[in-house]
Formats: sequence, structure tokens, C-alpha cells
Amino acid sequence: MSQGVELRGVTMRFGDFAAVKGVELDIEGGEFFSFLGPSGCGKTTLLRLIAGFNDPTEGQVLIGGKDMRGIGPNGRPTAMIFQNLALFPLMKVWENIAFGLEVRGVSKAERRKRAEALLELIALPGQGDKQVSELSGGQKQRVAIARALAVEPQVLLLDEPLSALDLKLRQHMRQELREIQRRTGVTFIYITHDQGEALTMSDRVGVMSAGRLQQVADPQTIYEQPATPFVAGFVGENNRLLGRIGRVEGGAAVLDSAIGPLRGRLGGDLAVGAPAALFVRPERLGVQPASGTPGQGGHIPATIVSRAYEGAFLHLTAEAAGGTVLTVHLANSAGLPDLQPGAAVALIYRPEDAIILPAEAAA
Ligand SMILES: Nc1ncnc2c1ncn2[C@@H]1O[C@H](COP(=O)(O)OP(=O)(O)OP(=O)(O)O)[C@@H](O)[C@H]1O
Repeated sequence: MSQGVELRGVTMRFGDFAAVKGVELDIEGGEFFSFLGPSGCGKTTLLRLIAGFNDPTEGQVLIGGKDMRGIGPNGRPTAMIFQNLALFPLMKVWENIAFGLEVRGVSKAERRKRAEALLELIALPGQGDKQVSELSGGQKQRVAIARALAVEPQVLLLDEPLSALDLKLRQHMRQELREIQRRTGVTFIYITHDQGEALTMSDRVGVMSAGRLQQVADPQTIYEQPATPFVAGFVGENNRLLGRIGRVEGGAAVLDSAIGPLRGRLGGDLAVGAPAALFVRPERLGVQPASGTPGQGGHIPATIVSRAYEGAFLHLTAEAAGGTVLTVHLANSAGLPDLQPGAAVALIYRPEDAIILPAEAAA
């Protein structure tokens, strides 16, 4: 089993500015872990601390249980893949893959053998004698991964490696990366601002904002049970309705809002009267005629503002009381309602599909 990575109260300051703040995390050996967050949230800084390009100003980075302070990138059992792959254009594919082995004094015959095995792993068997320039973007990406794996790292660090590829290839490479990770059992630590990437590939995701880890969980939990308003708003699309807690009933609550009382799951420690936000995803909203009577679920009277037909989905925006605009995605599975801008409707949802979180951190 590959080695795990422990971050113990890791803080990184540049002058007065803290780019990473008190990160506490255990990444298991053999795990595919992604850090997800917007540009500037500290992802790259954290990855560089694990790689050994910097030591944290406070706290510890441990790999395989060993404190890494003072040990540079070459002394750590890690390898890193950057956004720009930095393959050597004048070397053949197999020479690129075996470069790290040459530096370590491995014989040519052994290098060639190991390169061939890695070409099999990345599904490019027998392509070793090609020039790098003859490869497609996705193939170059796989060669960069093989080159990083050639030196048998325990932990592979990947800094947005798919960002230069077009959308189709990016989606294909997600599966490839996950496959390669499974086959090798190497611990993958991946950073991305693309939530689709993080959710589809990872065993667990750590969502970051402004240097702090907001939530660490498996992809489904991140999407279904966001721990903070930031996570609810950043991962996937979400509608947010503001108000105050009117009633708490065990794990559920009623939010008093400009629209009226709205029911949802209680996602935090909130007392009656506390400012809060209810989040409900566009695909969890349904549309009824305005004349329908409010049922036990959520019921939001609204007026359709716009519609966009996209084949599999109909995307609607609707304005509710108080000017709140909500987005609705209706799946085109059993036909679509004939809704035009100006139509008066009721947006409905099941209370268990909405989550109520503290509002103060919602900005
Ligand atoms: N060497 C440095 N000196 C000063 N500030 C830095 C340094 N490196 C990073 N920062 C700052 O730390 C913050 C986090 O940067 P970082 O590159 O880790 O973010 P990121 O989440 O990886 O963003 P991106 O996706 O844009 O690369 C930014 O505000 C950045 O300006």
C-alpha cells in the first residue's frame, strides 16, 4: 500500500498574507484525493508544501508517518505533474518516460523495459519510438503521467493537469486517470477548480476557500450535504433563499423568508431566530400551476422569467416574492410543460431535498 499524507495544522504565510490556514487532514495511502476550490484559494500552495518546494510556516507535513520538514522535492517519495507538462520535445516518447530513471543511473535495457511496461499502463503500447510531437494532447498527458510514475513515487501530485485539454478529451482523461490510479495503487493528490473533475474521479474531496478547508468528504456527501454555504454555492448550481429560523423540529427546520415559511433539512447548529439560508438545487425543483394548493413540501409562488430548451433539459428562471430569482432544471423524461415567460407558477420541492445552513458565512 502506498504511503499516506498527514497535514497537521499547516499554515503558509507570505509576509502578512496567509495563503493556507490551519489545514488538518489525513490522506490515506492509495487514495485519490482532490483539493477543489476557486482560483487563489491556496490549492497550489498546499500541493507545493506536500511536494517539498516550501516548508509550512506553521504545522507539519508527514508522509508515511515521517515529518518532511527540511526535505526537498528530490528527497520525498513524491512526484508532481504540472499544468504545462514540460515533456522534452527532442526525445522519443520512451526516453521521456525513462528520463527520471536515467538520472538515477538505471541501465538502458532496464529503462526501455520499464518504459514499455508504463506504455502498457497508459494504454499506448508499442508507441515508445514516436516523437512527442506526433502525439495528441491526451496522449502527451498520459506520457507525462507515465514519466512521473517511472520513478515509483508513493504519492503523485497533480496540479490541474487536464486544464489545457478540450472538454471531450478532459472528460475522457478523467476516466483514464482514475483507471491508472486504481491499477498502480499510488496515492493521487489532485488539485482543480473544476467540480466535475473532482466529483467524478475522487475517493474524497477537500473543498477550500480562502486558505481554509471547508469540508472533506466523499463526492456524494459534498453535493448532497454541504457543510457550509460556500460549499453549497461552489459545488454544483444552487438556489439560495435567505431568512431566519422559525422553527426547529429535530433534523428539520422552517425558514421564515420573504416568500413565506420554507421547510428543509437542518445542516448546522441553528437556533430559532438565527439568520440562515435555504439551498435547493435547480434539478430538485418542480413546477406546478399557480392554482395548486400548498402541500407538505416546499411551495414557492413565482413568475417564469426565461426559458432555455436544451433537448434533455429545460432550464427556467423564475422570480419569487422579494425579487429572488431561482433556477429550475426540468429533465425531459416525461415531456415538458409548456411554460412561457410571464406564466404564474408554484415551484415545489421535497423538504429533504433542501438544506438550511447558517447565513453569516454565506457571502
Ligand atoms: N510565493 C508567493 N508569494 C506571495 N504570495 C503568494 C505566493 N504564492 C502564492 N501566493 C498567494 O497565495 C494565494 C494562493 O495562491 P495559490 O496559487 O495557492 O492558489 P490556487 O488556489 O492554486 O489558485 P490557482 O488555481 O489560480 O492556481 C494567492 O493569493 C497568491 O497570490
